[in-house]
Amino acid sequence: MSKVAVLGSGSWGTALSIVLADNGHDVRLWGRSQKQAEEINQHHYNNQYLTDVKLPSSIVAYTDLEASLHDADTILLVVPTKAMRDVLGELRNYLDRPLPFIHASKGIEPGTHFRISEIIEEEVPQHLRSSVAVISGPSHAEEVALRQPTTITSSSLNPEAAKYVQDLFMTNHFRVYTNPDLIGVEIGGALKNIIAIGAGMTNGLGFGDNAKAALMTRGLAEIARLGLKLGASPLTFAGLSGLGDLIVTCTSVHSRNWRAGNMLGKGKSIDEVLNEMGMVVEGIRTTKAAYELAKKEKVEMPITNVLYDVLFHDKSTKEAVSELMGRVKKHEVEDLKIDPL
Ligand SMILES: NC(=O)c1ccc[n+]([C@@H]2O[C@H](COP(=O)([O-])OP(=O)(O)OC[C@H]3O[C@@H](n4cnc5c(N)ncnc54)[C@H](O)[C@@H]3O)[C@@H](O)[C@H]2O)c1
Ligand SMILES: O=P(O)(O)OC[C@H](O)CO
Repeated sequence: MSKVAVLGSGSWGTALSIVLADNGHDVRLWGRSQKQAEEINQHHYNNQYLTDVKLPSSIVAYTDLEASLHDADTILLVVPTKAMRDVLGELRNYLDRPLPFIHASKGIEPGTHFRISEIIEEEVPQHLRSSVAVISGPSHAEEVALRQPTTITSSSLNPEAAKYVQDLFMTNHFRVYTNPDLIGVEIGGALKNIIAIGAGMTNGLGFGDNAKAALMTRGLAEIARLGLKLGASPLTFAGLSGLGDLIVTCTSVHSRNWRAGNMLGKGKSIDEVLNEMGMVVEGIRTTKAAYELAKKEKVEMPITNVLYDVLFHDKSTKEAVSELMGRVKKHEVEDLKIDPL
């Protein structure tokens, strides 16, 4: 059994801690809130993020990062992408041995356009990390915490590390596949959040299922286009961390990205949306990163481009729709530009 330091005690860090604890692992769940840590340690609840879910007593909460890492043999990072560098910058001061790093966050960093595994590699010296892996797929914390059937993918450049992650998490309600395509898994998980904001927006504007299906399908096409340019395998985008996660995020009431888009479609401002949400909406920063990256790589991403203008340049949501619908005529399959394997 492992001793896992889970860094990030929001919805997803807490839900994954339940999976790990169910599998017999000792969990040190680190977060910044003293009040939350006391609630977890004394009453075994994290009600701010997972209402009414009793946590196993083998989950121990910490607010001291060094203490949470003390005798850990595995690190699971689940903070929002924007917090990743700060947390890694602090934690490397407390490590004196190489540990496997796993992350479960979904984002791309604006400016650098780094995937999270690349941020880990930049921030943590090689002698302090034995491997870097990601776990990603259609998985809302609210359902995982209730132990509802969930499937997910683990990926690493090191096949043994991907298998380690599979064994670490696999339970009879949490099924883990492996996939060696680290780029595709991270890109699919990050970019589906952009499309989910768009799907929510169509709902807020009063459109129905046709618009949602259109956005999901054409969204997947542009995610795959960028992914292929970056070196991903096209098959990954048909898998759990691609299509699977796109479906769940564009259709679930649990999705923060979908809900944010829905509010924008109803006419709320981005500030109002963020105030109301109180949880991370990764798709917003990722839209900026993907917009920049697509420009740099010369990849056509029309949905990402109009959403970037809505989120960062006050384009109205209605204007965004007419811009997308009024694009020049295209051939569907040629437009996908997926080269044969
Ligand atoms: N919620 C889900 O169902 C789900 C599923 C899969 C992946 N994810 C991904 O997991 C990541 C975390 O999402 P979440 O749902 O847990 O978010 P959340 O909003 O529920 O919680 C975020 C947590 O991060 C903490 N945090 C913020 N800034 C921090 C910092 N600088 N240092 C330390 N902690 C900080 C917050 O205090 C909070 O505890 C995101 O990348 C998200 O896309 C979420
Ligand atoms: O609630 P969201 O929109 O951040 O999505 C959560 C997960 O990524 C779904 O797999």
